[in-house]
Amino acid sequence: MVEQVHVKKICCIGAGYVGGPTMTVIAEKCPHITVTIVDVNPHRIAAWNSDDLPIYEPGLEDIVKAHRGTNLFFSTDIDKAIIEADMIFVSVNTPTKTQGLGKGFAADLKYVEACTRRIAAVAQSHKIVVEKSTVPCRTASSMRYILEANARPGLRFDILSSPEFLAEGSAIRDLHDPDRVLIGNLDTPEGHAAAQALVEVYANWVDRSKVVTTGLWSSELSKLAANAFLAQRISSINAMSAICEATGADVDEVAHAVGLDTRIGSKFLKASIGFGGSCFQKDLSNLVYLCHSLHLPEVATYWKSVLDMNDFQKRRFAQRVVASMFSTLTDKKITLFGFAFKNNTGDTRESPAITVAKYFREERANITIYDPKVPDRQVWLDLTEPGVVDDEIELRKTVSIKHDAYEAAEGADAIVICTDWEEFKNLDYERIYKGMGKPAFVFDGRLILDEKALKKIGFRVETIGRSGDNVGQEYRF
Ligand SMILES: NC(=O)c1ccc[n+]([C@@H]2O[C@H](COP(=O)([O-])OP(=O)(O)OC[C@H]3O[C@@H](n4cnc5c(N)ncnc54)[C@H](O)[C@@H]3O)[C@@H](O)[C@H]2O)c1
Ligand SMILES: O=c1ccn([C@@H]2O[C@H](COP(=O)(O)OP(=O)(O)O[C@H]3O[C@H](CO)[C@@H](O)[C@H](O)[C@H]3O)[C@@H](O)[C@H]2O)c(=O)[nH]1
Repeated sequence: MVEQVHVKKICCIGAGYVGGPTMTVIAEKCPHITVTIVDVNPHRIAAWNSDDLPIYEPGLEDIVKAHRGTNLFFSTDIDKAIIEADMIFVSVNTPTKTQGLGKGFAADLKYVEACTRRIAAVAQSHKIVVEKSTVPCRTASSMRYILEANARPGLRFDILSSPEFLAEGSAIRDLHDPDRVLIGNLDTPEGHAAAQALVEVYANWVDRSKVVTTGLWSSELSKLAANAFLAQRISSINAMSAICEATGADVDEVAHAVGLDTRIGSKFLKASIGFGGSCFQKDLSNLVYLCHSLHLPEVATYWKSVLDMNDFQKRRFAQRVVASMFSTLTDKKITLFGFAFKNNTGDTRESPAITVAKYFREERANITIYDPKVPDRQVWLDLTEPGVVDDEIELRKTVSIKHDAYEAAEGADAIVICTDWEEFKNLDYERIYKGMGKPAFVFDGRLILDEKALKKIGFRVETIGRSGDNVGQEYRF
């Protein structure tokens, strides 16, 4: 008979976009549990303990402030938090490897391994270790080996997989009311008991019918599968957007018509300049690598095509901008509205805006960037690449950042909508038009603006998934 653990102390290793919000909500919903979030990065922890949190997420700040210092703590004392906890979440980054075997595709598990070794080194009692990070299938097995080989003899560890499905920008809403919480465990009495302990934590606010338990490997793979399916939908509609532009069909109308089929559904069918974010590119690459490792090249090619379509979309959009502006951007002022990878976040990881900005720089354009949430230092970091433009002073000659949309648009030849921020829909475009060079172009990479109203003002408008002013010119039956 395995004794049931009733969790009283949680430690989360990794105070990032997942660890921070996820643990904050656990602290909010479980006042009887003390939650300590630890990180190796002292600046990040200091920011979590300040009035200026390290990440922007609607609703997060109020909850952090209500619980910080009561049952929610942010600390750099990793060992102490590990020793005291009954349950430890591993929520560290799992980026794509940039060198060595699997470079460009495989997940780099060095941070997961470092945490696992730390847990083994300092734990003095039984621990439930929860994989929160997105990891390749069977990572739990490697963690088990490391723990068993390094921990003091006789100490028991139960490993669970509980991947996180929150999306940035809606993290708090997703955590308060998730579609499901997934918990994978080994099919042993200890594994089931550990899973039950985590089910109990979530049952404080999530309906039990939504807390799904599966085997460990299914849980790990489900996370990669979910992101692959989501990204595939975007690449599918983006592939359609190219056909729409060439034929005169409207991609929003097509998406609406297709999405009304209840078997398909309407969500995640918004055409765009391509998906960004820290997860889709990385997790699909990880899946492609897994397929190759399993000697499944056809399956690998299938999933890789979702990524290829995304690259194609970004390139295609940038080419459309150049072609529409009389095939040259040299010394023209191009204003990017939005730099984050989606609305309601200041995160720029894999943002398509970075890619299009680089294309425009190659065309010798002058670029001005306005984003309501992305810090300036992040933009400079994203646009300076070692070996390409590692000199920020050089970069500043052709790129500038503004903190007001109207100021950013002043004197511009074109506005390029890169992020679907709500505020871009409600700007005074008459005012913007007056201050711009003529012809004044708007390139809507997010299908968020009223194209007809803009055209009435005098803009030349090119929208993703709709044919522009050269409607169907090159297309004949
Ligand atoms: N960002 C998302 O929306 C999201 C959603 C679901 C799942 N995920 C997955 O969750 C994981 C974390 O993602 P994130 O966006 O929060 O990453 P992040 O980079 O924002 O945060 C990770 C944190 O872990 C810390 N860290 C790394 N190694 C450490 C160590 N050995 N000890 C202590 N701290 C350490 C880093 O300093 C960093 O602050 C990834 O696997 C990601 O794929 C992310
Ligand atoms: O119809 C759509 C929906 C999204 N996007 C773009 O796709 C990217 C990703 O958006 P989203 O999925 O909303 O944000 P993420 O925070 O990246 O969340 C994804 O990645 C997370 C990390 O794994 C998962 O937890 C989430 O479930 C999954 O949605 C962004 O650039 C969006 O603009 C589109 O272009 N069209």
